Amino acid sequence: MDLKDKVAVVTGGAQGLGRSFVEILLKNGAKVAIVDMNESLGSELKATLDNEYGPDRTEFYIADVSSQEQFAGAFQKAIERFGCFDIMCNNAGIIDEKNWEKSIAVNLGGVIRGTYLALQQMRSEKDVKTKKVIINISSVAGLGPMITAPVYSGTEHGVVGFSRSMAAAVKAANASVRINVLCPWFVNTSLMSFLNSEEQIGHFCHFKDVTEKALEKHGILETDDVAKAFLTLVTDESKEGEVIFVDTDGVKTVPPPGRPSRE
Ligand SMILES: NC(=O)c1ccc[n+]([C@@H]2O[C@H](COP(=O)([O-])OP(=O)(O)OC[C@H]3O[C@@H](n4cnc5c(N)ncnc54)[C@H](O)[C@@H]3O)[C@@H](O)[C@H]2O)c1
Ligand SMILES: CCCCC/C=C\C=C\[C@H](O)C/C=C\C/C=C\CCCC(=O)O
Repeated sequence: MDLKDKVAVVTGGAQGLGRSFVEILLKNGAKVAIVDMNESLGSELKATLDNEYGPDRTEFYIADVSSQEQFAGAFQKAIERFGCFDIMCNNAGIIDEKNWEKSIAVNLGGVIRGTYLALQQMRSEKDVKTKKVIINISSVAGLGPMITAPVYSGTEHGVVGFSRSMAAAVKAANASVRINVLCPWFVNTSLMSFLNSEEQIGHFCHFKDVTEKALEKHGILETDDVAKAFLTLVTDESKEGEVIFVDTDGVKTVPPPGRPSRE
């Protein structure tokens, strides 16, 4: 997909990984609607991006992705502003093991909601020459266990499972949309402060050293490294349906899990 004047929505785009996704899209000629619940960071970022790219290239919409009313409302405003969408990135996520219902509502609920909102819009557009794309952000904690954060890990597994099934469904339905999942290892963002907060970890705080050792062994990615992998998924249509993971060694495709054989 050529990104010139394509329109994207990025949730959780005010900082961290989402911000880098917004910037790489803008650098490659796209326009971006940033959806985030952090009003001050979102407005600050919009002002910075206006200076660099011009005021017509981005909009910021305040919304909590766990609220149907807020998320759908922001999406509607973005459609009125930009007319149509080519790229949806469901990135907003939190770690909060104590308030686990909230984690499920944001991490899994927000991705499912964003995928349906995007599908409704993308499918209704006529004469689509190039497939539109939905990129759902999960984590390496969505491919295997994370001992300090079982609920987070569960929601991230949910994102992978939901997105694989939905990718197969839209392909089988011959829809003009493709779906991918991006699973990074540890990335240098504010989410990393999780391990310093007993309040957020909850039950398994005493296993903190296991997560810290994994961090020591694997190292930490910068958001721009992950944004490059994101750009490849957005632009390379041959990757339709793929789940990829990114670590400090590079990018790999994750093979689909098999069902146990009956023999
Ligand atoms: N940082 C990592 O090590 C890492 C690794 C793998 C995957 N991820 C995933 O990447 C995504 C982004 O994480 P990050 O590290 O950039 O975090 P971050 O905390 O730096 O940024 C998250 C952004 O999402 C926004 N947000 C949070 N809850 C929201 C909600 N309910 N509605 C709207 N916006 C909301 C925040 O305001 C913030 O701007 C998450 O889904 C996370 O699970 C992060
Ligand atoms: C030492 C600070 C770590 C803080 C971690 C905070 C957020 C990380 C979120 C990522 O999505 C996690 C990514 C990969 C981790 C996956 C598995 C960890 C394996 C070790 C363990 O069980 O903890």
